[in-house]
Amino acid sequence: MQKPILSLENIYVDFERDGVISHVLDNVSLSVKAGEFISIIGHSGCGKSTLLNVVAGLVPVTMGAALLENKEITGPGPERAVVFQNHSLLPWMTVYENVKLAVNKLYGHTESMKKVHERVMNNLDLVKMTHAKDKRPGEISGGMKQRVGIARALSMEPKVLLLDEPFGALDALTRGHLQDTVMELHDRIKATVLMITHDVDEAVLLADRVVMMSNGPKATIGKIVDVTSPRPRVRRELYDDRSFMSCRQEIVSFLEEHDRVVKFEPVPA
Ligand SMILES: Nc1ncnc2c1ncn2[C@@H]1O[C@H](COP(=O)(O)OP(=O)(O)OP(=O)(O)O)[C@@H](O)[C@H]1O
Repeated sequence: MQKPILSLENIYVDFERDGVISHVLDNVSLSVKAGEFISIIGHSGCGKSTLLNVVAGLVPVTMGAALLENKEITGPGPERAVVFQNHSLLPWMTVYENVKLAVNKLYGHTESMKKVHERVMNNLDLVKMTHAKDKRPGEISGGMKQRVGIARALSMEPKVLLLDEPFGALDALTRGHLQDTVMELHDRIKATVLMITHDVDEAVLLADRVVMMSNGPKATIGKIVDVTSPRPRVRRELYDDRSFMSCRQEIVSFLEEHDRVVKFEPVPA
């Protein structure tokens, strides 16, 4: 059996504020194979970003361990790139310079300027953004900024790409285009991806497996569904695909079952 690239082993995360403890994640375990695309879905506030941030090395676990290639994650690292919903490009730099920053970190000391330039252009080409390379973030649309954010993340050549609601702020059409881009990229570069989304169709369209999280506090993985629809997937054809529709239904039912008002009851420290 293929070894997992990423293992989450019995993870618990508590936050403490003003002497009050919130138990956010409770015994979360998951193994992810190299090249797998995992969508994470669950009601707002259940702890999806917390889980992604544990993998990013931005949130420490209270108990348990997150392992990347058998090595415990203890902080951020270039092998894990994150793309957030609110694109975090440097506004004073052009699209080209934003991506070059990431390429330079990896190759600036060892490769010629020509080779670095080729890498930047190649990554911009992957997300179809070469035409806007000289524009600044303030001069391009939200969808374009997300494309550049993805190009920058890819420039880090990460082993795992972490997408935190990357299309959340976009209109439906732009969202659809970017989903296609991410599917294409995943297919081409065989990246391992963890993506948070609130959109059931998006979760199923992109994923090999959809991880459903129960409501917090003490959220955990409630259910995992395998998406067996063949790739490449074409959105408009999926509604005729019985396995796609049954995955979709399973997730909708899970979310409906868990659709109740969530009250966080902090426990005094
Ligand atoms: N650094 C922190 N300190 C204290 N509490 C936190 C911290 N980060 C997250 N939380 C709390 O943990 C819970 C889970 O938050 P998280 O952002 O992980 O949920 P989510 O499922 O990603 O939510 P959404 O779907 O709305 O983005 C929330 O109650 C949040 O207030």
